[in-house]
Amino acid sequence: MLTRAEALQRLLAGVTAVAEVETLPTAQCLGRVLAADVASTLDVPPADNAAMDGYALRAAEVGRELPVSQRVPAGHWPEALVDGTAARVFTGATIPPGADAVVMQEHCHVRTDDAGQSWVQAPGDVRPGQHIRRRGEDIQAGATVLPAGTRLNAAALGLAASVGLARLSVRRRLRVALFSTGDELVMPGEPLPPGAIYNSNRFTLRALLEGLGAEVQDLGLVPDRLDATQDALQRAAAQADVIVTSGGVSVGEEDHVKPAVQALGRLDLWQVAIKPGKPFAHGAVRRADGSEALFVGLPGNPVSSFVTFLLLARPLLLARMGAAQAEPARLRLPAAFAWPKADPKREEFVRVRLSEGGTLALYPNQGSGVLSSLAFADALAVLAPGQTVQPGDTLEALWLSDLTC
Ligand SMILES: Nc1nc2c(c(=O)[nH]1)N[C@H]1C(S)=C(S)[C@@H](COP(=O)(O)OP(=O)(O)OC[C@H]3O[C@@H](n4cnc5c(N)ncnc54)[C@H](O)[C@@H]3O)O[C@H]1N2
Ligand code: MOO
Ligand SMILES: [Mg+2]
Repeated sequence: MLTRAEALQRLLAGVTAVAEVETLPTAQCLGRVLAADVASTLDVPPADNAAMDGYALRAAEVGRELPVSQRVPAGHWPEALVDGTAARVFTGATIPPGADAVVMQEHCHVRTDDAGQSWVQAPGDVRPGQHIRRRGEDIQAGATVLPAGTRLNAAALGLAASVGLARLSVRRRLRVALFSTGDELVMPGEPLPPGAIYNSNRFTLRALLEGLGAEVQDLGLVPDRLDATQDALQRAAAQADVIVTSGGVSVGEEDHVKPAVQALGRLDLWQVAIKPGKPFAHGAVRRADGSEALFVGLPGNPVSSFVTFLLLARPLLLARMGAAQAEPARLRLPAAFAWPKADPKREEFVRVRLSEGGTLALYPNQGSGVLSSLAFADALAVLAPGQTVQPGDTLEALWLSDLTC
């Protein structure tokens, strides 16, 4: 059995990013991967501007009443500040050349004289630069703001828009064919015959794939037969870059996925020393034209398929998407539990949640079929093979919210 690190190295060896690039309106790029660095042609903000509603003035001139010589709303270009005066400014307004500070209106005394002239008196302790947002303090012209390989989230789209980009160059979405295997599976909404269970992997895996920005081609449910499995793999390979399956990768006679992949392509990896998720499989399925679709076979147990997706399939998919690898936060926190029954050979990923006092609480049933453990969990605590845990021991935990986006 390969360790997780060995498996990852093998999974990522030789993976190339989808080549096709398209230019799309920025608003349509959520979840896409940048194909090229995005650089700014301008400073952001483009000019010094007020961070508060108030008065722009020279810090050295406070302490006496100053006449208000101009009014500058946001979006209007100011005149230079006349010596010995203040400018009325609003948040976002350009600072008049010559002013070096903004005083919040709440801190000013303001009056209007009989001639209609406004006067402002600011407190004595005005610091030069206060409440001024400097030109270029966020981004300087020429700077790379987003490197190629960035997955565009809300913040990244906002950043691209802030440097004026209406369109972005992104890779085409990765096409991922997904199917579940198992004669026992029925879809939610259908009656549950004796011996059957509901197909939950179809939902978790589809959601995880969509969260990664993949275009999911859901081939549904495939019965536990070699011919049906081969047929589904061939259909999947014809239309997708990567095939993700769940179930049928273990050693039982009803597990047909591995022999089907071997017949239609090659199996590069099977079994990783992790718990849950040992029977994870990886390889490729040949298409009619001789090219290949990558294959990822996740174990059927619902927690096993979820965890192997995050630990092993996700890095592979990111590489094929052309995206930078995104490691989850690894927090070191004390356990609130004991774990006496370590697996001697496999690295374990136990479902834990941050609880009071910053300790990690354990979900009591860590079975590979217990989806409630994942719904409970904030993190996967990583236990080395053979590692037992006493309450108070420091554990490394992989943050799930980082892995599921
Ligand atoms: N003799 C051995 N048996 C098993 C071994 C082993 O080493 N020797 N490994 C166990 C481990 S570990 C795992 S994990 C599972 C993986 O099994 P498969 O990938 O072959 O998956 P199935 O047998 O098809 O299903 C396993 C389990 O999961 C349920 N399942 C499957 N698909 C779904 C789905 N879409 N939604 C909900 N639940 C699903 C299925 O009903 C089974 O209970 O093998 C162990 N056995
Ligand atoms: O790998 Mo299996 O996931 O231990 O149940
Ligand atoms: Mg099986």
